[in-house]
Amino acid sequence: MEFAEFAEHAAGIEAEPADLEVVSLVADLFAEADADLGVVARFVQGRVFPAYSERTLDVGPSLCHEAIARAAGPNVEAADVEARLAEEGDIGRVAASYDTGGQRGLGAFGATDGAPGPTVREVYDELAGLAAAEGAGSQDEKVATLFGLLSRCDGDAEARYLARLVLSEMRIGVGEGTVRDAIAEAFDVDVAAVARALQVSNDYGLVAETAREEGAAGLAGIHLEVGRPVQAMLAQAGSVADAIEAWETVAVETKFDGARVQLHHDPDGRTEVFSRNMEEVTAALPEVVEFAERHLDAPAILDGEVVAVAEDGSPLPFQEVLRRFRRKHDVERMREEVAVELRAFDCLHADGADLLDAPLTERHDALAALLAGTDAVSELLLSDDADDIEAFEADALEAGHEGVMLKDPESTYTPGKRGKQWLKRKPDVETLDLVVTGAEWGEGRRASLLGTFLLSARTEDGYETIGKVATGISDDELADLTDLVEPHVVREDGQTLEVDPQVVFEVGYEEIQRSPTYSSGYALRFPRFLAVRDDKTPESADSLERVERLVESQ
Ligand SMILES: Nc1ncnc2c1ncn2[C@@H]1O[C@H](COP(=O)(O)OP(=O)(O)OP(=O)(O)O)[C@@H](O)[C@H]1O
Repeated sequence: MEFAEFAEHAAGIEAEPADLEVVSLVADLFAEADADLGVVARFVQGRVFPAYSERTLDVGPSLCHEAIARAAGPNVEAADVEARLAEEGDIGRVAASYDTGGQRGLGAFGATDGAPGPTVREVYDELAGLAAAEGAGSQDEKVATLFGLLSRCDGDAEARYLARLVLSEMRIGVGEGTVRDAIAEAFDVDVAAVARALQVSNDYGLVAETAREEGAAGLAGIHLEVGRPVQAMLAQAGSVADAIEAWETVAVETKFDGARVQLHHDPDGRTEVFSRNMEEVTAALPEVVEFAERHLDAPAILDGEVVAVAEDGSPLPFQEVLRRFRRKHDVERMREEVAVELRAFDCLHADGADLLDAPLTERHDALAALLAGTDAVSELLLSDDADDIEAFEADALEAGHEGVMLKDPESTYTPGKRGKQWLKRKPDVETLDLVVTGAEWGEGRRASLLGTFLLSARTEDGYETIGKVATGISDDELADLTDLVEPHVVREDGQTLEVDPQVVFEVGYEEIQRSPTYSSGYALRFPRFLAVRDDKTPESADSLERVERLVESQ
């Protein structure tokens, strides 16, 4: 296909306001693309290489402006192009406003007069060559390549879409969904089949060509490939109550505070690590590669988090991982300073089997089998009990993790989707400063310590109970809290203590419910201890009136 033809189609698509019509126009373009279908399916989205590909053009605006200026003729400088861009706001229109491929441009730079315009394939090949340029002189080489292409662009549309393509600013209203629907329409295959093939391959060119050549059966044959990353499944915020309500049994995991990674391991080939944006970060994380090579003996694609760890293995804050992630230089030196480890929580492919459609529990079993004997596999608690989930969360927080993830144990892996199957436990909406008016002794190991604290809100003439907090407190903190509260105990009845209102706790919670359990008529759902407010007196603690206002605003 001539690039001019592609550009004419792009202009038609850009001018079309109706989404459905756009799909049909893109489908027409695909139907006419012949041997260039793969490239065209990407170009139309402003993409030169597949989404997962390492290759980038690395063409910044100034380089592009320089090339346009050169193609525009001897009297035009990059500064003129920039001035025009400031007025127009669109590099495509600016490029088209110069006579880049006309007599002047050709004559001035000695290019062959009357040379044919480039084909789509030629544009692709030139850009691929440009992407490969590196080292000293590569900037000049890139300007020269772009100049060469622009000099061959005769019509306005060619220059317009070429300039936009190289800056990844196609702006013709064609997103991934449009391309998916257009492939289905052009080659008469089911949209769902196209969507699935795109999910596993992230390669619009491959999917378009397969749909045309082999139809639905061909699409079904597109599988995950070790070494070709897929988009990460994402999470929404949600509460423990939401999770139990939705699935009854909840799969609970530690939420690690690191950077998302997808590990691709081929025992006969390479081990590669990709970021959440499918960017390759292998070189920055040699520990992860070494770990995979030591422990994996089958092809695998794993999803997880890379965390920074202290010498004793405890997690370090996220900022520490960032000092390692994507690092290109001094990797070995930084490795001495910040150690990282893999925490794997999902398995997309194990030893020849794609597991995207398997339930979470099965994928997790496969993960545990692959990495048996290591401590890199996330612990998965299956529970329908809010207290158990809270206890798991308390342990995770105490160990220095970010919190917990709540997942549907039956859910499949949906790449790129931010669905309701994975919930990151909703952060507390508000915090309340409440007065400790009672307590209970702990149990077992904690029998000599207070374990649970009864909390009250202030009213005009006293305090009314609203909940108990036992979560979010480490052993050390519990010892300090016992020392703090015990002197105020006024009555003891077995395990239960009555406490003079003296101490104020700051607590988080998920929700406030009306409840007959406590004298205030309200109960906190999932209360969590945050801190002692030793700067507050009980008289300045939160009032029942504030609690009522919070309930109204929920
Ligand atoms: N056990 C786990 N399961 C899934 N994700 C986990 C787990 N532990 C840590 N994570 C991380 O938590 C992220 C989801 O949480 P969160 O939404 O807060 O991430 P974010 O990157 O800050 O924001 P967002 O994904 O909303 O853009 C995942 O992308 C992953 O990096």
